[in-house]
Formats: sequence, structure tokens, C-alpha cells
Amino acid sequence: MAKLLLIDDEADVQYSFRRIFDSPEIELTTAASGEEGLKLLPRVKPDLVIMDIRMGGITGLETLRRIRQIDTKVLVILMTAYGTTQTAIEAMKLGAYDYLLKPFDVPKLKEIVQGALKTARDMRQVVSYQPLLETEDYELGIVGRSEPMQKVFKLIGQLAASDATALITGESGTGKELVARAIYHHSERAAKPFLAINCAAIPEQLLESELFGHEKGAFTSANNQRIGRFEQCHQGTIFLDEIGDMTPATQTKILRVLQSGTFERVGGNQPIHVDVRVIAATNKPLEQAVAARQFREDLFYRLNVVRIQLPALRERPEDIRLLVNYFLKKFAHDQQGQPKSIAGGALKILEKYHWPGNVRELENAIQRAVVVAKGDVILPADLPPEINDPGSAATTVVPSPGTTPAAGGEEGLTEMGSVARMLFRWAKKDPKLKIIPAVERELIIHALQETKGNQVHASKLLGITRATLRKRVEKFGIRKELNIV
Ligand SMILES: Nc1ncnc2c1ncn2[C@@H]1O[C@H](COP(=O)(O)OP(=O)(O)OP(=O)(O)O)[C@@H](O)[C@H]1O
Repeated sequence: MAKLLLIDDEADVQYSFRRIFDSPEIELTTAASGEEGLKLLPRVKPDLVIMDIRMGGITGLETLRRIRQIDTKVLVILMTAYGTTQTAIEAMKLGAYDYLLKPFDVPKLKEIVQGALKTARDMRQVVSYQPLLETEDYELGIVGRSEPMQKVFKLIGQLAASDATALITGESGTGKELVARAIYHHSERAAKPFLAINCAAIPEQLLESELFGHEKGAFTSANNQRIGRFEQCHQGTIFLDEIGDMTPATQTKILRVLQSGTFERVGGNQPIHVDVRVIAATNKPLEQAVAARQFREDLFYRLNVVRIQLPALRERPEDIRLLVNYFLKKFAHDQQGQPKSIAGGALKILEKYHWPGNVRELENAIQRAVVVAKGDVILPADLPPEINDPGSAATTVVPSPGTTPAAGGEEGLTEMGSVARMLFRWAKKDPKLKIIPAVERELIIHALQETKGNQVHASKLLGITRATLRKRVEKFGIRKELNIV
């Protein structure tokens, strides 16, 4: 559960926060002054503090200064009324993570809080790169005893001891982000921020301003001055994932930061100096992008000072057994249960598979198998079909006893099996997607649209009771969308 501490003397703001963040995943504590917030800090140990800059008693800036003396790492977001962004920028220099303008926009507030909580988790979860499996306790770690992984561990150790820029390469799902976090956790910058940015996930034209910030009026939608990630991450470590996806202008700016530690915000001309360690990663061969003149050669050499090449999982099948055991323990730990084991036949299948999605794909396969397995042992049949029997695109799905085919008898089931496989492949590409709720939500919307909102008919079509349907409509918040009264 994430812990949030709100420090604000306005009762209205405290009330809105209680409503916005009332969820089982967030524990909100409120304080009405800087003094009270400082007293609560050691007891609550929040992951994130959100604080107003102007309060009675000690100011937000002074409170921030004192928070930093108690905890160098806790993330602090400051809130400020319009017109006082200059103060907010001062606050960033004091080590605030971000700032929000009041009155705030609720979706924006939620987005910033979620982003900050992810960063807080990344910063607090130490990634170990020592052999883990002897320890009974589950820890977040990088697993591997194969020779290529041993080389990786050595390089992580060397990089953690230095402050050099690093380039991590390897196919998708090989653990590049995990390695970057391990370097950070074991480096001298471990007490300072770590920010991970996936360059490919941000539209090209916005990436430059995301990284370097912008001045008010720099472009049409730039209504306010904005601090970029590099400024936010002063003295910390920035992880730039998918570095190949950048415009030439952004590449030039990155090169300058690496060379001199300076840049200008978009639309600005005042040089800003930062001390940030850059760890970059890519799953595309950058050499080819350089040859095709899509990536600056000088930037490539600058990033490539130390390179960690992560092996694909198929190149180290001897690690599969260790990884499987590790994930079985990890999932049992998450569910607070006993780890399941795996049958020899199932393990052999996993060791022979070619793993295009690498460790991420293996992790997902084990997670699924743990859910699907009826007993304590994972059998070949519990593995996803594309792994268990690659090439069998249209395996007939055999209904388990007691289940009724929904429609179309065996043919319907075969078709459903293919759809499920397709959805599953899709879900594997997006590990954040919770596939069952996502599909359930779509089915419910569809059934209600088909039946023009008639819940009795829709629930029959879906094979659930009306009460369950009502609950789901509430749960997924689709009442408004469908005009259901
Ligand atoms: N050696 C390993 N030991 C344990 N877990 C691992 C290992 N390698 C990867 N993982 C797990 O696999 C998943 C994918 O790893 P990660 O996100 O670091 O990969 P990536 O190479 O950065 O992928 P992408 O290129 O798609 O961003 C994560 O859940 C990570 O914890």
C-alpha cells in the first residue's frame, strides 16, 4: 500500500484529497501545518508528500528544507496558486519532485501522483545482483548463473562503483530496466532520485519538453513554465529507455548535457546546469541507426562508454530453471502462499522454447500457469499453448467437465480458444494490461449496447446474474457511458 502525506492548511483541499484518494491502495494522512507534517513524517514514513507552499506557520519551502534533513529520498510535490511558479521553481532546486498549480485538475493530479508513486517504488526497491536463490527471503533481484549473466553482474558492479554513462542493449524483456536500477541502487547516487523515461512512449514532439522543460509560451499549449526531467533529477540518475526513438533536436540536447551538463528549456535561452548520471537502453541496434544517419554518431560514442549487452533468454537456457523457481517463489510471496512446483516435463518444454519475449514472457507464462494449475504442481497443460505446442494455432479447446459451451458447440469453443490466444499474446506485449477485467468490461459494454441497456437480456447473454452485472457496471464505472439509470 502506498502512503501519502498531505500538508495543507485548507480544510477544502484536505477534503478533496480524501475523496480523490479514497482507495485500498492508498493510505492518506493529513497535516494542517508544516510543523505537524514534520512531526508525522518519521511515524508515517510516506512514499510521497504533497504540500502547499503557502501555509500559516513555517512555509512550504522551509518545511521542504527540514524534510530533506530527515529523509533525503522521500518525494515531495508542492502545490502553488497561479502566478507563483517562480517559487515552485525555487522549490525544485531544493529537491522537490514536481509541482502542481492550484486549482488543480483532478485527472492531472492523479496522473502526477501515480507517476510519483511508481518512481518512489523504483527508488526504494533495491535490486540485488548477487545470487539470490540460497536466501529463503524473496528479494527483487536479477537471476542468472550462466556465463553471459556473470559478465553482466561484473559490469553492474564496476558501473555502480563509477559515475560513467552506460548503454544497456538487448532484446525486449531481457531485463534492461532491472539492470539500470541495480546500478543505481548500488551507486553513490542511491540516496538521490532515479527517474525512468521510456522515450518511445512519449510522442516525439513532446519528448524534448518532457526531458528539458519549457518556458511559458514556447509553443501553443505551453501555458506555464515547466520543469523537465533532467532538472527534476538533479544529482540523481536518469534512465532513458528506447533511446533510439528521438528527434535530432533532442539528440543534440542530450549530447550537450552529457558533455557539459547544460541545456536550455524549450523556448528559453538561459543555460541550466545539472549533475545527472545517464543510463540509456535500447532494443534496436543503434549502430544501424547511426549508419542510416538516424542517430548521431557522436552521441552514440558518448553513450557507448561502457556497454552492457544483455543476452537473450534463448542464449542461456541453463538459467531457465533458476528463473522459474524464482518466479514461483515471487508469486507465492505476493499471494502469501506456498510456492507451487513444476513438473519435469513442463520445465523441459520451457527450456526448449525460443522465448521471443525473453524473461518478461517467461514471467508471464509462470504467472498464468500458477493461476491455471489445479494442484500444487505445474503441468505441461498449464503452460500457454504457444509455448506448450508452438505452431498449433487452432488447438481445440476442451471444455472442463461441468462447463457449458456458450454458443456454437465445439466450433464456438475452438474459435473462442483462438480469440483467447490472440488476446493473451496481446496482453503479453503490455504487462500493465489486466486482461480479464479488460475483456470483461468490453463484453459488458457490448452486451448492454446490443440489448439497448436491458440488463435482464444482457445478463442472460453474458451468462451471469443480473446482480453480478449491476456490480460489474458499478465496478468498471460504465454507468454514465451507457446512460444507464
Ligand atoms: N534476470 C532476471 N531475473 C529476474 N527477473 C528478470 C530478469 N530479467 C528480466 N526480469 C523481469 O522481466 C521483466 C522485464 O524486464 P525489464 O523491464 O527490465 O526488461 P527490458 O529489457 O527493459 O524490456 P523492454 O525493452 O521491453 O523495456 C521485469 O518484470 C523484470 O523484473
